[in-house]
Amino acid sequence: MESDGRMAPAVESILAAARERGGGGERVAVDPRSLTAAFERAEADGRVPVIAEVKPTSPTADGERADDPVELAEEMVAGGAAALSVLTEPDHFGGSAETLAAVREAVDVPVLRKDFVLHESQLDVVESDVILLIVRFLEADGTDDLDELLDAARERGFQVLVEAHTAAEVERAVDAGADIVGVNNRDLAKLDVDLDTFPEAATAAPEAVTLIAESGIGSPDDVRRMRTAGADALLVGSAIMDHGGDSDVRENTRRLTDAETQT
Ligand SMILES: O=C(O)c1ccccc1NCC(=O)[C@H](O)[C@H](O)COP(=O)(O)O
Repeated sequence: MESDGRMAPAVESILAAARERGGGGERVAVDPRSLTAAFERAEADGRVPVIAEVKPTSPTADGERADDPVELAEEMVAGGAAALSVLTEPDHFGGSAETLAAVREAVDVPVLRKDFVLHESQLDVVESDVILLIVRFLEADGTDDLDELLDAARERGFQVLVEAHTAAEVERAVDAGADIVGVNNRDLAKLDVDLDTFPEAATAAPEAVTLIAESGIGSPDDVRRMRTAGADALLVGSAIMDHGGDSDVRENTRRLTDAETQT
């Protein structure tokens, strides 16, 4: 939060839009591709498990990447991504449910739906292999509880990535029953990125939890730092998407997935 206790204006705007967005229609039933099996396959052939994110833009991006998201996704997989994350938030990230469905159809790796889900009905927008629930945003009045949403998502077949930012939030995620926990290096109240966040918060996770380091990972050194601190996998958007640029997304992904073999 900002010093007066409020969220950054961009985040207030994201949450206001999320509160306004309705849910889907029919209840979805997912036959998911296993995320942990995808990480194991990556490890077995020497790739760092990376979830590469199709994020056309964001409140902190230096511009937009307007290339075909399906082509970007295919290039990320060709660069060794173990799984993909696709933004479906339309107002601040340029995402859509249609894009996620098209990407999932085109690739054979698990696909995470990246959005700001506050209510059960918002689970029914589109099928994905994994869905994101953010601890911090499910503590506000007027949202469903993390525990209820976790159960509701699993009943539909989703694997659930529960996102935390502090050790206390990691404990909250684990208490709710999360088995895949992400620690976001980006403070979603202030939008600052600090790569010391993951190493500090990750200590609160039991060994059995699959731990994902998220945000601000830009170089092979960053990858190695997160892995040394216990990350089973990494979630990377901006360094691969190169917003406002036109660099090779396959190469950007490969540089990170090869970080433990090309030192
Ligand atoms: O990415 C943003 O600017 C952002 C702003 C406000 C709320 C959430 C935001 N991002 C969500 C994410 O967690 C990231 O997209 C994801 O972890 C990848 O981060 P990065 O590699 O730093 O793009």
